[in-house]
Amino acid sequence: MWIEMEFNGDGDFSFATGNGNGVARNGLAKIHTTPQNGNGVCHNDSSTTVKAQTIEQLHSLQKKKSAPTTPIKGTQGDFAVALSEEERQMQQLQSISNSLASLTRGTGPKVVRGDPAQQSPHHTPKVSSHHHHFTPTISVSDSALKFTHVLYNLSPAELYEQAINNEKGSFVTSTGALATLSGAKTGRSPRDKRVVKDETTEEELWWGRGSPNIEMDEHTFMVNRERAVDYLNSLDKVFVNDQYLNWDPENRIKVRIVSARAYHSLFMHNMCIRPSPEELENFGTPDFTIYNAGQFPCNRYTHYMTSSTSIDLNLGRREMVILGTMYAGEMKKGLFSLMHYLMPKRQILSLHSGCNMGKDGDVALFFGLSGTGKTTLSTDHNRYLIGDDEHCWTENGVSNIEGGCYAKCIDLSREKEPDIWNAIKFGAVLENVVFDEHTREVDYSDKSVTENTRAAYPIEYIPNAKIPCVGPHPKNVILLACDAFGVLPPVSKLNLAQTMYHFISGYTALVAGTEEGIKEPQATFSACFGAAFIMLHPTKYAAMLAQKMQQHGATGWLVNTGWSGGRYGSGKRIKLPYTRKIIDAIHSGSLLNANYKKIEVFGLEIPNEIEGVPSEILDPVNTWSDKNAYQETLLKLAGLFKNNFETFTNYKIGKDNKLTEEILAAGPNF
Ligand SMILES: Nc1ncnc2c1ncn2[C@@H]1O[C@H](COP(=O)(O)OP(=O)(O)OP(=O)(O)O)[C@@H](O)[C@H]1O
Ligand SMILES: O=C([O-])CC(=O)C(=O)O
Ligand SMILES: [Ca+2]
Ligand SMILES: [Mn+2]
Repeated sequence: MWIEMEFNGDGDFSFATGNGNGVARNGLAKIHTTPQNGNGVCHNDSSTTVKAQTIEQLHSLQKKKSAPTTPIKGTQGDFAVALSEEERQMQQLQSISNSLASLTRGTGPKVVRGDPAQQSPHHTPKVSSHHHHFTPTISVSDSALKFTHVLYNLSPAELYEQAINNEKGSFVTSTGALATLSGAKTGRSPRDKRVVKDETTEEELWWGRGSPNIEMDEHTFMVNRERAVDYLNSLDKVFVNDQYLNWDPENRIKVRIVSARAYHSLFMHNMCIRPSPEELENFGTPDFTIYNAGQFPCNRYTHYMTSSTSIDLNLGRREMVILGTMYAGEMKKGLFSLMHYLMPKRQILSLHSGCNMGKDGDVALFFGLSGTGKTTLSTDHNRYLIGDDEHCWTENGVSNIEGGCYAKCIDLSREKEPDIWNAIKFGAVLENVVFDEHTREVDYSDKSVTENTRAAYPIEYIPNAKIPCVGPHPKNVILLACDAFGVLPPVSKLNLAQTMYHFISGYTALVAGTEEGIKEPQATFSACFGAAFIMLHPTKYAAMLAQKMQQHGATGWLVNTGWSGGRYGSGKRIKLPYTRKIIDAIHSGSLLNANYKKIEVFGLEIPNEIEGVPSEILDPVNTWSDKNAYQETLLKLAGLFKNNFETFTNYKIGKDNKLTEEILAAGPNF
């Protein structure tokens, strides 16, 4: 029998969006189906009519054509000049072409939407721009003869297919996550970060010793930008994400991410805030653009380059270029650096912290360097998650900068971190993990690729996420340190001066893997718990934090999520359930009213008891069998704190000289 054929609802039957097997327009091959008589067939569907005459048609019936964005509604009244869908798309393509413009040739590429693999052979794509008529110079280069295909804000499902078809190392895991490899770099490369020094940034930014901002000049930036843009334009297709940063509507930043890998596009889809179709329609010109050409190296003959990796930030041009690393965290943290510049200009404090809120609206911030527990401890089944890593504190309260979370996965267990475990499902990106070839079950204990295995998932994958991700002023400010020396107490209550001292010090043991080249935990100091990302002098952020904590009466705490009973190698890491009990006692307010004693050297106030935590571990001296070794290690760490703080002794924190003196006195005394 013949199969009946019928076109889809709106009659908009386009081969260009079909499966791309080069469909002939006439002489359709007819499919013969085997007549079914139902004998011995469990499921007999001979009575249903398949509405297609060819396999191609059958396949194309699978997909309903969805409008890329919703049509413009009449809500803007008579004032808005309504654009036709075609005009709007043209404007969008023009904007993307402008983003990808070569600066030496002065023109953008011919941009077209869609996957080149899906175009029918005779289909001539519509060119973005009329302006090519007026710029005939474009024809001087062969690169102008091709189209740059743009895959614009694809959905996770589409990005999965792109990754699996085109990117080696992309697989679906047993729970539906997309496993990917980030390539040679499995952590950030802070030594390869460069910031353009121009007249403005020379004055505004923190430069020199201790600063993360290693300078480059504008010209060198342009060289690298051109390298990245030429590379991206030479590809068959690029991914473009238009998204937002910051859940505070008054301080929302529009970002565009141009990248070559579906992995990068899906990562940023998860990590930035996802615009609604209406918002995307009115997106307009981005405030900031990332060119991620991570597959392509930079060139050591270029000034300021010391390796083949370069992550270049140009605040004046509002652009960032990535060459020579595919580690997706560079994009996330590059944008964070941007926020550390833009927000303080508006008297808003940017924070490398997690943030959650109790049922009664009590907000806690969790500061800490990489691997100290911001994600693990802010993801708490009994509280609302506002965000796990990057926040702003304004005069109205706190807001998350991001739309997703980025959790460390090494030794992840369902039992200890159930919410993170369950978030690793369809849509989540799982970086550099090892899985069973057949069952695709992930072995989270396997460090074969790296210790810094990671999962990136949208924040709404955490069941008790607080959407929108904003909250009132914090009540508790928890400073996390993963002390590899095993001498800091599991928890101490801090006065304001101590909080500032430890905030500026930013101590932890850097856990292996997140930064390139670190294999063993190692004591580290990083101002504001994020020196790699701050743009201004640390005292600027510290002064704002002090002012806000004072104004809102927040209490500071120092929590050691690291070693107990000896240093790394002989002691053990404090058990996560104990740390959770400590954090619970901070949230509930019970710890504020506990009895305290002051310990030597660091002068920290430690509680005598906490429900659910063995009292003997609260004073670290009790957990060391060798008391001399304890004393020696304690003094060693205190000395490291002292040395580190020397660079800050000449700075004033805020207007209040008294606070500056108190901060200087709040460090270890010995
Ligand atoms: N007592 C503890 N407290 C907190 N985390 C612990 C503890 N013991 C082990 N861990 C582990 O330490 C890691 C903490 O990593 P987490 O992802 O929370 O870091 P982070 O501060 O969010 O860092 P980043 O800024 O790099 O994302 C997790 O793998 C967690 O399982
Ligand atoms: O940036 C990364 O790769 C991971 C992270 O959150 C950090 O290091 O603070
Ligand atoms: Ca984290
Ligand atoms: Mn972080």
